Amino acid sequence: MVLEKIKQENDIKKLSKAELPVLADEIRDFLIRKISVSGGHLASNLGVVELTMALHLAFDLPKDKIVWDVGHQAYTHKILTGRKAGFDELRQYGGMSGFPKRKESDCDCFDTGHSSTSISVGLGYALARQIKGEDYKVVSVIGDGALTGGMAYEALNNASRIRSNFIIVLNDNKMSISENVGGLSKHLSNLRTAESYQEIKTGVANSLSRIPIYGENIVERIRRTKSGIKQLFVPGMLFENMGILYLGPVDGHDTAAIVKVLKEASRLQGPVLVHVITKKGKGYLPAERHPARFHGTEPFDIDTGLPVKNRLKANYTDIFSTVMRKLGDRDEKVIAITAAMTDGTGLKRFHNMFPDRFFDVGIAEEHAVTFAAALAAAGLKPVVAVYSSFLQRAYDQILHDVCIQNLPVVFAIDRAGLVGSDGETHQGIFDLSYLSSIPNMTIMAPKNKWELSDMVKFAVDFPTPVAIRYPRGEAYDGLKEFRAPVEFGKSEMLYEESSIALVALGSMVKTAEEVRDELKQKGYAVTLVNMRFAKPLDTEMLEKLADTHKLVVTLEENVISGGFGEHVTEFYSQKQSEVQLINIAIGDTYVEHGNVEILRRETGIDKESIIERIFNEYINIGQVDK
Ligand SMILES: Cc1ncc(C[n+]2csc(CCOP(=O)(O)OP(=O)(O)O)c2C)c(N)n1
Ligand SMILES: CC(=O)[C@@H](O)[C@H](O)COP(=O)(O)O
Ligand SMILES: [Mg+2]
Repeated sequence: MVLEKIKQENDIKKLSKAELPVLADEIRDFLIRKISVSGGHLASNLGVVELTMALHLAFDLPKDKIVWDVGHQAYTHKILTGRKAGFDELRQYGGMSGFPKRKESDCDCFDTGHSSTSISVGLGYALARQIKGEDYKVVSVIGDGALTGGMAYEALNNASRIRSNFIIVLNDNKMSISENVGGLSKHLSNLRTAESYQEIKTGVANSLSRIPIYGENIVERIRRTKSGIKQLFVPGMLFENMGILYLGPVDGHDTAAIVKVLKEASRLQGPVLVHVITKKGKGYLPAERHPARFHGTEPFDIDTGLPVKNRLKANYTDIFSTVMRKLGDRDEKVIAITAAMTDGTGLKRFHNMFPDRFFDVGIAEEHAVTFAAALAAAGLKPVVAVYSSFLQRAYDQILHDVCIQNLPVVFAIDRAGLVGSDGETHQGIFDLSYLSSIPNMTIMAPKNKWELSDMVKFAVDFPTPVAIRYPRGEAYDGLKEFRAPVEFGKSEMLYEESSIALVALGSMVKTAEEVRDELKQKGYAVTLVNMRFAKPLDTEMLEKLADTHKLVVTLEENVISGGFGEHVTEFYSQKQSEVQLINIAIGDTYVEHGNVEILRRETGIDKESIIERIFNEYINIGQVDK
């Protein structure tokens, strides 16, 4: 096996020319086998095997810096830098991350996970090199999807100032997670289809050049004109006009061709963009046919491409999807917006049924929010469906464009709480904190699937900004006997007793129910309140609980800082209440990748840890009795 010869970075350079295509096949085979068991980002990785090999052949790691955008496509890079064994524990707790991590290898020069950062990072490295008088190459590898993100343009705008070599590789596979969208995508498509056309261009240029004396001059003058005719000679004019030299398009599955152009690019001064065309899912038919499904996949059967586990229960995304379809039908003012996560947020059905009222804006969370604000100002009912961690990007837009004007935008925040295998960058554990601090924002979290549906219906008719947060995965279908109508700022009493009051938000109601069951078995009288609203707090309920209980326990799947529990604590402190309090929340930290059950235990928000705290901090020292 050629792959066996790869033990560490730069080993690929020792291979013969004939061994390179064999290596590419073996890497693909390895990725398919491993990811079919572990799950992970398959299609993007299959698409960049030759591109990654070429980067490793053309550059010298770890001296040279390869900056991956998002980083979900860095599996071959991990293999070529001696981390093949890590795939046995890919994305598992304590195992290898699915993204580049500086602490994992000195060949990973920057941590990633969120999109469109690579050009800024590359530019930072390249300018640091210039300032420090050092000598290494910097290459940012960005996908066409990531190039729809605003940060990429901010960086491109600045890239033109660099005088030394800086290479941007644009990995263009026409796909974001789903089909790529927008004007830039169209522009890239023109560049791609310009290939045969390119031959005409070269032909025209060559013929003109041959005209004695004047020929070269004419070609040069056309090159410098600002008119459309220039496009005949300079296909990447958009980039060229920004001062970034364009090379390409290059076949992204021809290793030798890519190495050649990368070497050429690395001899130039200033910023250079190399346009590489690849196929997402390359080499595995199911992934080539369904690249979106294999973008991030659960374990699957290699022969059929079908998931190994059949999902029997609906997840929260499915529930949101259904209610959005119903609302879309019922009310023509309802608009759905996603930032490149149509499938992930469950908006595919809405898209199919109401294409004119559906907007995939690309990886552009900031734009999505301001765009929604304007739709709301114009009298429509926009619903921005977005993952909790990606919405972090749009903090200012939520504050500045939505909440100051108190506009009725609905934020459907999926993946709120621990998401698992994607790790630190994707855990949705900050939204309660960053949203609670914004005046005019209302924040809700459902206890189960029916409540999510009720909350979405409530939210689309609510006159001011409102966020609903719900977790990744299976929707809780317990507690169905409790379905009090959703009322602004009001919690729901589930079981009313005395002694200990569990005050839980969203996903933690289920955990609180389990905690209560166990405490009751031990003879304690336990109240359980489904808080529903993280903001505004149901202060009437909180006051009542303080009057009638010895201990109040708040439970949330969010960091402690600025979260729901801290606001409850603040309320009691202002009231000078003497009630005893425990805040169950995630500590002031980042949570790595791993199975969600393990992560809940590690962060102390699982049933056992909560009971242990209640006993250790109160019951065992006589502060709470039966
Ligand atoms: C800020 C942000 N929003 C959304 C995502 C989710 N996401 C991850 S990869 C991806 C598509 C990236 O497309 P592209 O860069 O073309 O890479 P490809 O998968 O096609 O190789 C998206 C939307 C993210 N990681 N970060
Ligand atoms: C890399 C990335 O940001 C996405 O692909 C993300 O991994 C999707 O997560 P879900 O699997 O929760 O949709
Ligand atoms: Mg792409």
